[in-house]
Amino acid sequence: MRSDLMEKFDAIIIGFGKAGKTLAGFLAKKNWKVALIEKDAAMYGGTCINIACIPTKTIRHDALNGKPYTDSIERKTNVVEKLRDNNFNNLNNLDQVTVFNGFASFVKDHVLAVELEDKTIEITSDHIFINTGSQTAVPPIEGVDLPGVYTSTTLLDEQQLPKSLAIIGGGYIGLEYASIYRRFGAIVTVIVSGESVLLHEDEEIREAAIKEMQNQGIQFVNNAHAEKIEEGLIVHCSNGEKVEAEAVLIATGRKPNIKKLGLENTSIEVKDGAIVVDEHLQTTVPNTFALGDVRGDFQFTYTSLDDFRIVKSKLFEEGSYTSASRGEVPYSLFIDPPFARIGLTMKQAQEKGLSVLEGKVDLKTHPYNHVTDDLRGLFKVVVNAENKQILGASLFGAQSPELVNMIKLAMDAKVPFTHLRDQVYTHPTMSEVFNNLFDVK
Ligand SMILES: Cc1cc2nc3c(=O)[nH]c(=O)nc-3n(C[C@H](O)[C@H](O)[C@H](O)COP(=O)(O)OP(=O)(O)OC[C@H]3O[C@@H](n4cnc5c(N)ncnc54)[C@H](O)[C@@H]3O)c2cc1C
Ligand SMILES: NC(=O)c1ccc[n+]([C@@H]2O[C@H](COP(=O)([O-])OP(=O)(O)OC[C@H]3O[C@@H](n4cnc5c(N)ncnc54)[C@H](O)[C@@H]3O)[C@@H](O)[C@H]2O)c1
Repeated sequence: MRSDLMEKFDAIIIGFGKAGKTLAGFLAKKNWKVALIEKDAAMYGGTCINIACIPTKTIRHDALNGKPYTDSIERKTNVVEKLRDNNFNNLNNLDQVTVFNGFASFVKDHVLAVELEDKTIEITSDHIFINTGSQTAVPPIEGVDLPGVYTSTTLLDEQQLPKSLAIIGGGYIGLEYASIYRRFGAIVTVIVSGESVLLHEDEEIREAAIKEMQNQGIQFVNNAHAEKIEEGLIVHCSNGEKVEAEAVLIATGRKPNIKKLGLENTSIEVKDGAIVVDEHLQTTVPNTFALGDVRGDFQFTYTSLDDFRIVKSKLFEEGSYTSASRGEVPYSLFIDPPFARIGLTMKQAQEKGLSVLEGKVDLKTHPYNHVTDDLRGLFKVVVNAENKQILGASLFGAQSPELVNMIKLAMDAKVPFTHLRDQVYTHPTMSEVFNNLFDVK
């Protein structure tokens, strides 16, 4: 049943994602009347805190510290519930913000229908922000609906550790879950469609990371596209290999959430399944923006947060900060030890015809790694020999997801590599590795 009520808001935000919730709080401070629509009360706070970064890194922490799986899942649930409540209350307690628990879809440009529990309402605004995130892109293969076949979301709800796990896909989710579930004690096999995992990474680091994962007992089946899952469970691959396991994880990428969003009722353009935006993240409808995973670019919480900054700049600072201003985007892969990367590898820099120098440290030579009794890892950096700018870093080892942020800062600020090389660092720490790492040859 549709009511005639058509309330007008200063801003409507669809989805409780990182960008959306941050924007809602910000606009409320500016005294905008804001509607935030979230389809699932169990997703208040968005993907990151409920089903992604936070729960996975919580159980990773526990796995590395020897906590049993079932205890870890319980702790993860507590952490998530606490953060979800905090996120909800932070916005719901603001007079200017109305949180609707309902599914939003466009009726036409600037008008949305919201399916609430008991009725459907229509609301309107001159400013609409689409922050609906993404979901697992489940491949159209036979057997994906069988019991025991999971996505990254559903596996996190499983109370018992599967004895064996076949993972389809060797990207971020595939490798992180492989590392975590192996540490908990499962037998893990990763089915990789290409000739290897980490194909875009520095070759030496790739080899070191794969060797380390294999030492931990993770098995890789390369050049294998999963084609069918047979009851049992047996995954049949394109190269004839069969992988048998108690559970199967689908980790084959994530696609933007645009289904049933009613975009066909608007002038919002979609390309390759994602919403088209300009450098201010404005869609093809003026004052309607798309932020986060739904725009089909990076799929990280911190890039979604940065999307908020781009939109804020457009609304309040004449758009001086755009997607082009962002600089290099670092990324981290939470295997064990973790891997982090920013900018170019040596090979990529050479292919660009740059005059480059490389720095390299095997972490078994670094004092802090002896303190922590973890000698694993290899750090590499590439610098421009002519202007001394840092071109990139590939860091496989402890604390690399933290250290890469310092390199991002230096790259954006155009700090010459010699500065990081000659900096006074506290001791004994991981960051002091930069004294040697930037001693390039
Ligand atoms: C397992 C996993 C681990 C990850 N780990 C990391 C990590 O360590 N670090 C990192 O940076 N990134 C990580 N990511 C990626 C990161 O979680 C996402 O990039 C980020 O959460 C996307 O946020 P967003 O702002 O696009 O929207 P989301 O947080 O996805 O929010 C979108 C919200 O919109 C709601 N919604 C959708 N459609 C509608 C509708 N029509 N009406 C109303 N509501 C709707 C959804 O329910 C959802 O709550 C991980 C992802 C996964 C799956
Ligand atoms: N640490 C982090 O920041 C982090 C962690 C987890 C997820 N994420 C985000 O989530 C997104 C999704 O992660 P993901 O791992 O699902 O995607 P991904 O794109 O990283 O990897 C998916 C892999 O699955 C392979 N694949 C697809 N179909 C296959 C098949 N039938 N058989 C075998 N392999 C197949 C693809 O070739 C690809 O290598 C990432 O893009 C990332 O941005 C980030």
